[in-house]
Amino acid sequence: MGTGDIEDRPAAGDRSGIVLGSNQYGKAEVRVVRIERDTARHRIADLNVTSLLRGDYEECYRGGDNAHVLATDTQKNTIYAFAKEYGISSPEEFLLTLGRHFTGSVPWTTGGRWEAEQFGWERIPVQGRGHDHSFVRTGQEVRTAAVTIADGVEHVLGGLKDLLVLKSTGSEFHGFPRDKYTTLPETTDRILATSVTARWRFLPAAGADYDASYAAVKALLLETFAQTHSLSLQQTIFAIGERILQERAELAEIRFVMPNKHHYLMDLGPFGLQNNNEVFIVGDRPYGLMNTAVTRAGQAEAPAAWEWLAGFC
Ligand SMILES: O=c1[nH]c(=O)c2[nH]c(=O)[nH]c2[nH]1
Repeated sequence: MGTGDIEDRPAAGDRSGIVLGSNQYGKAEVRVVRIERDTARHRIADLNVTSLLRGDYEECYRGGDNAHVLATDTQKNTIYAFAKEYGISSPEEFLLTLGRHFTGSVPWTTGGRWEAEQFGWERIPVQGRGHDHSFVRTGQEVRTAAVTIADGVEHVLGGLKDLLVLKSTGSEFHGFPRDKYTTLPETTDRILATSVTARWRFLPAAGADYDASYAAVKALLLETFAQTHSLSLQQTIFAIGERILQERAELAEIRFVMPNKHHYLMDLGPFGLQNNNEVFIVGDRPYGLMNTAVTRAGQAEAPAAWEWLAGFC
């Protein structure tokens, strides 16, 4: 007698008219630290890695047949084994090594997505010199990388998130339309603050130096934010993207997710005090939100590189 569980019911097969849609599976957020200790001056790489495989998994989903299911546990173990065997030079290269391994050695895996966050550590200064094996976490931002392999094509994204920047002047916002719901005063002097999340796509076969690109993009981003007299956050974002693409030939496009972290002038009038743009209430929510892509005219798009990355458009 049947248990009433789903396996006891007659298989509907394709007759149900229900088909398996897009899918990927794997292990998320594998935390791995690799110490390079070939000399007394150690180096550290600290990653949070996600591996997601795509391919022929129809029989697993429809029939419970796991013959094609490389266990998520195996994917996790591969990440640790590769950290030993290949080291972690840059997150982009580490993810490419993983992606090529899975698509090259598991016949039914035709593609996938590999993502990493990299947490920065810098040497603790002792008597003017960075210590050999003692580190302190860097606090400015988290580096990110994402590799997608789809239809035999590799897409590589570098990126960063949680990079907080603020201008205490040099930011205006006016000239916007007013309707019966508009209360925002125009301003020629406000605080502009945002938390930058950005991802940049490398041109195919660029043979890029990912670490050099990362350092250059971050520096250009910060410099352009500082040097742009802002008429809106949107204008500042485009200026940053334009400058980065002008300077970095290895990149096809850059996309941003940028909240406008509002700072409201506090009314000190009730206390008999004048507020000359000095004291602000820091808004938490709601916040403005800009999702922006800056690309090269005529450049082929690569939608597969961006699918599944929340917030990027
Ligand atoms: O830079 C800005 N862009 C906007 O679109 C906007 N809207 C708003 O209320 N404040 C701002 N600031």
